[in-house]
Amino acid sequence: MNIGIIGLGLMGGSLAKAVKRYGIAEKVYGFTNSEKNKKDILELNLVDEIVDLETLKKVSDVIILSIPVDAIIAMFPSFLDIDEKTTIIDMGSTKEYIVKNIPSKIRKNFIAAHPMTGTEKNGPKAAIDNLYEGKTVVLCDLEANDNIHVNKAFRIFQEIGMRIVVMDSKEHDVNACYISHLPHLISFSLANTVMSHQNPKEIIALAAGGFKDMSRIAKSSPRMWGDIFKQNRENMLESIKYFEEQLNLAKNMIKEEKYEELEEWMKKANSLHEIL
Ligand SMILES: NC(=O)c1ccc[n+]([C@@H]2O[C@H](COP(=O)([O-])OP(=O)(O)OC[C@H]3O[C@@H](n4cnc5c(N)ncnc54)[C@H](O)[C@@H]3O)[C@@H](O)[C@H]2O)c1
Ligand SMILES: O=C(O)C(=O)C[C@]1(C(=O)O)C=C[C@H](O)C=C1
Repeated sequence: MNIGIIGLGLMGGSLAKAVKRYGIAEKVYGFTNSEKNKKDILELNLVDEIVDLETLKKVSDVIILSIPVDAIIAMFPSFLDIDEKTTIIDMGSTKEYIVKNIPSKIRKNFIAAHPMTGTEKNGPKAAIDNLYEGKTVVLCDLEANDNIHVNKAFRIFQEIGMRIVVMDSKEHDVNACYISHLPHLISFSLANTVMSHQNPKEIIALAAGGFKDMSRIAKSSPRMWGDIFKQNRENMLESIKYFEEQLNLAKNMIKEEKYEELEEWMKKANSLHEIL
């Protein structure tokens, strides 16, 4: 099959590498909206050919959307004339708002997917080998899809070594909020807490593993994460409320010098790693 990838940054570029390595695609076509990235994509040899959108739509059996989640929605009108055998797969980090907005004309073709893997880097140069192997991909609301499209998506994700989990998009967004979206917001907050200090350089000079682990994802793309926080707004607000409650609990235990209670609270947190 021919695979067309729209957006060849970290996720799309790494997928291009994977489908080539496993011989899944006869040809991999790419489309990008960035002239600057075109040069990098060609130099890195990520795709066989960079084409315009109309050509990509005609030559691809499967079209993968690996662009920010608002850009996915903005592209919907471009796919209204797609062949009924062409499968479209989005890789966005949010699912409910995307699924709700898929035009009915392409609903059967459109597979809502979220690969649970990534890094804090972005752009074509961030594309890496083995990003997907051994990782999980969530496929949402498949009851609305035709089997030929579900089968193609299963084939691609399985052949690049992924474990498939099928889930309702609403449930996906709640879970993704707690394990990915809230942690990113906390990391951005921690980074800004230090950067707002009088002398951040003096503090950061002492940074060891703890700070580096907690702040790695604060390097992530503001463009990508702004869209995610917007599309998952309700779940974000609820999870921030629960996180604030935990911060306040800890603050009060320290303020009131309830150190035994604080230790019990941390023991409960330790138990997370028994199930992670
Ligand atoms: N980064 C992660 O860890 C991660 C993990 C899972 C899913 N995702 C999702 O994957 C998608 C892509 O993320 P990424 O990390 O690869 O971002 P990225 O910034 O590395 O790559 C996105 C690329 O898309 C291009 N682009 C943007 N709008 C476009 C358009 N309208 N047409 C064509 N090209 C366009 C940009 O030039 C950019 O190179 C996002 O929806 C994100 O939510 C990201
Ligand atoms: O490991 C990382 O750096 C990531 O941010 C990957 C990560 C996450 O775990 O939060 C980021 C966004 C997703 O949509 C899925 C995975």
